[in-house]
Amino acid sequence: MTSTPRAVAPRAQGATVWLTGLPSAGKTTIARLLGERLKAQGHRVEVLDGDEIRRFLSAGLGFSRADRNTNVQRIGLVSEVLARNGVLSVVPVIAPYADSREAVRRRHEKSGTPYLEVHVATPVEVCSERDVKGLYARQAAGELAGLTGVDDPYEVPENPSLVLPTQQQSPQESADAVYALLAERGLV
Ligand SMILES: Nc1ncnc2c1ncn2[C@@H]1O[C@H](COP(=O)(O)OS(=O)(=O)O)[C@@H](OP(=O)(O)O)[C@H]1O
Ligand SMILES: Nc1ncnc2c1ncn2[C@@H]1O[C@H](COP(=O)(O)OP(=O)(O)O)[C@@H](O)[C@H]1O
Repeated sequence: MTSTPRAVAPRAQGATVWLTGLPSAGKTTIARLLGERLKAQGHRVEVLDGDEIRRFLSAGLGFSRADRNTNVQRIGLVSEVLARNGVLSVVPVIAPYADSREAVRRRHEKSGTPYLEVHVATPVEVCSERDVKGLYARQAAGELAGLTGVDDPYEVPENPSLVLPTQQQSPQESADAVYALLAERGLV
């Protein structure tokens, strides 16, 4: 006797939302606000916090070009797997190199998984004023070298899905703009 396959609920559509930008640009703040809103609506959401990933998945990696690339590819893999399985995965990670970001985009394209690149485009002068973690001050004092946007490269995204000038917005306005993009793409 053959059994009838059990009906299962259709899986929600996932996506990766990658928030790229300089330290203190606002990536983490926007990711958290967006994540809270999406969760409150019942979506399956993960915020892949860069600092936490560097403590575990990317433990031991530094900030050389090669290490940043390894870090970004690992996060890209995890995010694509989550997104392919119906999770809205929000990724507040600097990802300073265009070729690294492109590799992540291609990984998503290969599996037909939506991928949105959001440039949190806060000018370096504003970021160094905010200096949430004191990195800009440490760089200026000669205690840290290779800070993204100061003495290490940040390759500005050429064709992002969205640009956020956070120096002209409240955190909530920035998060709402990302939400609006998801809505426009039919992902929420
Ligand atoms: N040299 C240097 N350059 C940039 N950032 C530095 C550096 N040293 C430490 N940090 C802190 O590490 C966080 C960046 O980690 P990411 O994983 O987002 O960076 S990367 O994509 O691998 O380049 C970054 O977090 P955010 O400030 O939230 O961006 C910094 O707090
Ligand atoms: N429109 C905005 N979007 C995000 N953060 C903002 C905005 N305006 C001001 N901020 C402030 O800038 C800081 C950004 O810090 P954070 O989110 O940790 O940056 P990053 O994760 O990019 O290093 C926070 O103190 C936040 O309140």
